[in-house]
Amino acid sequence: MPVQCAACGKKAILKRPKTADAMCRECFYWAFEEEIHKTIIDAKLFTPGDKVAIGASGGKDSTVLAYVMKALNDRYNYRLDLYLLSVDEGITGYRDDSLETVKRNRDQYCLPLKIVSYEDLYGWTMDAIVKEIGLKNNCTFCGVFRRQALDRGAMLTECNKIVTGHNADDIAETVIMNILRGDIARLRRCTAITTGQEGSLPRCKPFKYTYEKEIVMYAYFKKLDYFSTECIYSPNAYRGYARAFIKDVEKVRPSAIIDIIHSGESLSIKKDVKMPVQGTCTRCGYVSSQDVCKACLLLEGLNKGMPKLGIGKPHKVRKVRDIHGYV
Ligand SMILES: Nc1ncnc2c1ncn2[C@@H]1O[C@H](COP(=O)(O)OP(=O)(O)OP(=O)(O)O)[C@@H](O)[C@H]1O
Repeated sequence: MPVQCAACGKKAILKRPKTADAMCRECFYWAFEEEIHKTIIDAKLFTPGDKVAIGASGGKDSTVLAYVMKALNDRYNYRLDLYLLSVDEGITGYRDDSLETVKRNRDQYCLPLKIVSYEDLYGWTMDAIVKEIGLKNNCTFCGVFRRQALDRGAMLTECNKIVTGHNADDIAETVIMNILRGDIARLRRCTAITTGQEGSLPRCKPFKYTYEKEIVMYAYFKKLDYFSTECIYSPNAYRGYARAFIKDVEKVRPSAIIDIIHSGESLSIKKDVKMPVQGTCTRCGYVSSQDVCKACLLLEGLNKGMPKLGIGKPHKVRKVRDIHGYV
């Protein structure tokens, strides 16, 4: 006797990783999309007329995000103006290929695409940065620059919100990483479904409760066109440990991912813990808790031939800059 779909009783062809329910393909699509719709509605992520930039890397998460955002926008008449926004970090043999995927997605989903590059914004490609700094700290440059690049690209297209494909697994990993680092400020922020302070655009994560395994399953069954190669410069060992830990725990407790997110959401910070105060960078005007933002510091280091200048904790960076007399 074939296994029956838990929703409609027809023949099941898959087991949902999140609930362990046996399902047919159509009921899985419906359940997956409806959970994302519920997340969007419960968190009031959008208002009609919003111009929303979808951070599109060509990878599985953002490709599924673009597809589902468009489908839900049509189905529920959110009345959103959707754009694809890609950041070209200048990584030969990786981003150039994935951008080709995003260009195909632009045509497949009939969504306008804007591409901004590190080279235009900062005068440096990641290829050139890696030549200077090597593989060890290059993810710091890439992450800090991408954050601003997405904001700047969204502002260029007059978008008022950004959505990214960060999923439940990503968020659970970030909670664990911030606990291990004792980074209280980030720990408080990292489970928020919308982030972004004054001076930067609101950034939302509609996949906050969506399991990575289900995103892969959805992309596979829908035959979506996405790029699946890992970044050639990304050893990212620390996140790798958090990921491996969560995967291990998940084997004995399948709800571990959601449980970690809920734990992160419920944490409260003691009143006497000092938190960074947000201001603006005195050089570029971008939001920053220091007088000069991290992107400007990293750029200063690169341009002065001291690429390690902006790496590390703010007080150590300040000390090095004082010694060298940088303003
Ligand atoms: N180059 C980029 N241009 C635009 N958006 C990006 C880019 N890189 C990352 N993002 C956004 O940030 C999210 C998380 O990025 P991350 O690097 O963690 O990749 P990921 O989890 O592999 O996601 P994806 O499968 O979409 O590449 C992506 O889903 C996407 O929305």
